[in-house]
Amino acid sequence: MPELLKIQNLEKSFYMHHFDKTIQGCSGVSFTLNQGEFIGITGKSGAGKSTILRSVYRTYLPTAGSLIYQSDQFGEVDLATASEREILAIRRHEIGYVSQFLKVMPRVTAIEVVQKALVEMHYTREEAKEEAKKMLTHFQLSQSLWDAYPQTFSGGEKLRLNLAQAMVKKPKLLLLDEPTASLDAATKESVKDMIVQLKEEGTSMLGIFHDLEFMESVIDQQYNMKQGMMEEGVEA
Ligand SMILES: Nc1ncnc2c1ncn2[C@@H]1O[C@H](COP(=O)(O)OP(=O)(O)OP(=O)(O)O)[C@@H](O)[C@H]1O
Repeated sequence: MPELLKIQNLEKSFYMHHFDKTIQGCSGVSFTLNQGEFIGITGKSGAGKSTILRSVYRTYLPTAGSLIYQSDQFGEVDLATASEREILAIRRHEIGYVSQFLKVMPRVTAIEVVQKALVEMHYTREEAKEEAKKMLTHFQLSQSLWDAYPQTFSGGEKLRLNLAQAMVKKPKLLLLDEPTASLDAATKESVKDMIVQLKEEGTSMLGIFHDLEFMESVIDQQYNMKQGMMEEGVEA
């Protein structure tokens, strides 16, 4: 399988001015994600798992190392040094990110959140609305909430909306930071179905899960983080 993302010696540290100390997020992290593959990252709280995902999405600017990504738009790109313009275009069309926290915009309804994601992918407004309805139905978001503002949604509802908005784009690379936290068994199944479907369509994924049983049912490879360092990978 062709390589999609090759991470070499990724390091991210945080300099805390107010107490003149550096906190290590992760260091010496190296691994390769192939096209259509799903890698799960495990490790204790604070081990550096989210730091890796945020560095790939460039929410965090890596301190050292390279993240060589094969972009449809730009060819081979190092996400650590790519321009802001490249990163924004890659986020818009190629890399999706799901966390438990929904970035909500004022006066944008739940269905518009998903619709907007598709309009960015050049769907017409009408097509986008139809696809958005299908996705919200898949993730069992009650129809009574479609025209509501997500600010007041519960944790699980926000997460399902986040999943819908990221997955509806069928991104090339999907970053999943605890995508099943606060979901019941039935909704977890719908997340699993969508993961399987996207994988079949060629999406590669990097994911963090507290539910190890769920994780092991969907991943191809697993890496464990310990105090900011990556341990040897084990085949899933
Ligand atoms: N923005 C930040 N500023 C300062 N320190 C940070 C920042 N983000 C992460 N860290 C630190 O980096 C280390 C790794 O954090 P990270 O969030 O990657 O851990 P994690 O393995 O995802 O933990 P959890 O499972 O609890 O979410 C922690 O010590 C954390 O305090």
